[in-house]
Amino acid sequence: MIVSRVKIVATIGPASEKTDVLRELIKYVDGVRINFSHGNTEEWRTRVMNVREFRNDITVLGDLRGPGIRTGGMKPITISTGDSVEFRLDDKSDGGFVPVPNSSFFRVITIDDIIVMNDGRLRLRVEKVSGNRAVLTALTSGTIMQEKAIVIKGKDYPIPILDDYDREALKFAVSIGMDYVGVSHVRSSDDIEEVRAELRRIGGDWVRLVAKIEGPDAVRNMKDVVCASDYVMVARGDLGMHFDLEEIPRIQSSIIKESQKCGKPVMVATQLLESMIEQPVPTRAEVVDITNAVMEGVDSLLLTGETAVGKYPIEAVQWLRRVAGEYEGEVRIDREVMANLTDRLALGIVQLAEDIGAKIVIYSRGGRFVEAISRYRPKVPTYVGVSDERILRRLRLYWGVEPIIIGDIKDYDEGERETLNQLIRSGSIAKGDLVLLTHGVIDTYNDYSIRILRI
Ligand SMILES: Nc1ncnc2c1ncn2[C@@H]1O[C@H](COP(=O)(O)OP(=O)(O)O)[C@@H](O)[C@H]1O
Ligand SMILES: C=C(OP(=O)(O)O)C(=O)O
Ligand SMILES: [K+]
Ligand SMILES: [Mg+2]
Repeated sequence: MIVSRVKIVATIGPASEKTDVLRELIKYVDGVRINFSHGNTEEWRTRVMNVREFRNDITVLGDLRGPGIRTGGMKPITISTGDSVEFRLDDKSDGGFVPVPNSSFFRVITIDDIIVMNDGRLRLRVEKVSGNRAVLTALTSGTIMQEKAIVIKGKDYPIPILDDYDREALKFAVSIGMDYVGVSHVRSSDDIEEVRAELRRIGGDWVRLVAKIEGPDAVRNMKDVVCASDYVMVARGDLGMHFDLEEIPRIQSSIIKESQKCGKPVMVATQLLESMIEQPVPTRAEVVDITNAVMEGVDSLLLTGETAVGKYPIEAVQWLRRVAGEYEGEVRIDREVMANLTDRLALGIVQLAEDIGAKIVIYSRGGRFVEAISRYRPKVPTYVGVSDERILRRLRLYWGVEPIIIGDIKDYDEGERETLNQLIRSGSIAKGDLVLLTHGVIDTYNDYSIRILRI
């Protein structure tokens, strides 16, 4: 397993689900993403079972389709600038019009709205709306394909955060033990709470939520949405359709800063290595884009189309790991001193370990203290012993955290010792190393110890 402090997540799709590709690809990632916008339960199950067969310690993120609207079943329609195109409420079309399977599209659009499709390459203007039909003028040339997102620039659809399809996907995610669920097109903290409530209702309250910041409402309510979530995603695919491209760098930076201020891990997604869908080597611009995200201190990076349908899925994850590994040691974030004791102790431990050059070894039952340590981006290796596979897979997506399973131990001091012994046996901790050993929990444990050992 190739490690780096910045964590790597890859979307599994037609290009990467074949077992020989999958077996190689997951050597280079910390997590995989199953995109519920495409495919069906059988395909999703097969992918997760195959991943778990090769590595059962890998984090699995299930990405909900959510309140976005996509074209229905249709053969590709190629249009040229100036063409008039009809959109109609229907599940499918034989070619004469674009089928839109959701009536709220026709309720929300108004004359002169700009419709954006194909990841932003295609734009149309609304000319006429009557009932469940609309006539649009093409502002660019391009091809309209099936199951592709239809974005009304600057507008979120006022439809429920979960529809029946999403509820089924959530049930599947819980049944197969996914660790994170991506909440697509989230608009507010209420949306996050609604998904949490649904997870509680179906017995999946351990599942953590990734708020996908990808639309105008989420950007407007950024602080609330970020602080209500467990993990944050800068979802540049839809962001780049709602906003002008030149706004993306500013929005990305503010989402990352807001996440770090609220102590939430954050990932950047989409088009990180877009050219590698066709080419085996990235562009200079893509390498610099990845470096910028790493230097801004993101916890993880997500590949979407590159590994879902690209021609070079393995090379894509290798390049991502290589570039992230090159710069992650130089990340600089402002280490705000937080209010509560747990965070202040975590900051003290990171500074002490860095001052004396000690590796940090933590035994953690719930993972809470590790999250606090990770947010300060420690410059020394940080190992965590945990008793629960779920906690391990959850922590694997945090910056710099290297989790190991140490069996079901209740006593903290014993847990610390067992973690250290395992790390010595595996060679992660070597003779002569300075180690800062702690179990960290203060709120539910009345004593608190730090031990410095010379191995
Ligand atoms: N599991 C899949 N099955 C078929 N096509 C897929 C799958 N995953 C992704 N794709 C294709 O790759 C494109 C980019 O992947 P991704 O960004 O994950 O999807 P989207 O942006 O549509 O949610 C998708 O628009 C779709 O055309
Ligand atoms: C990751 C994203 O969401 P999806 O691919 O599910 O639309 C995105 O929009 O960047
Ligand atoms: K999705
Ligand atoms: Mg999106």
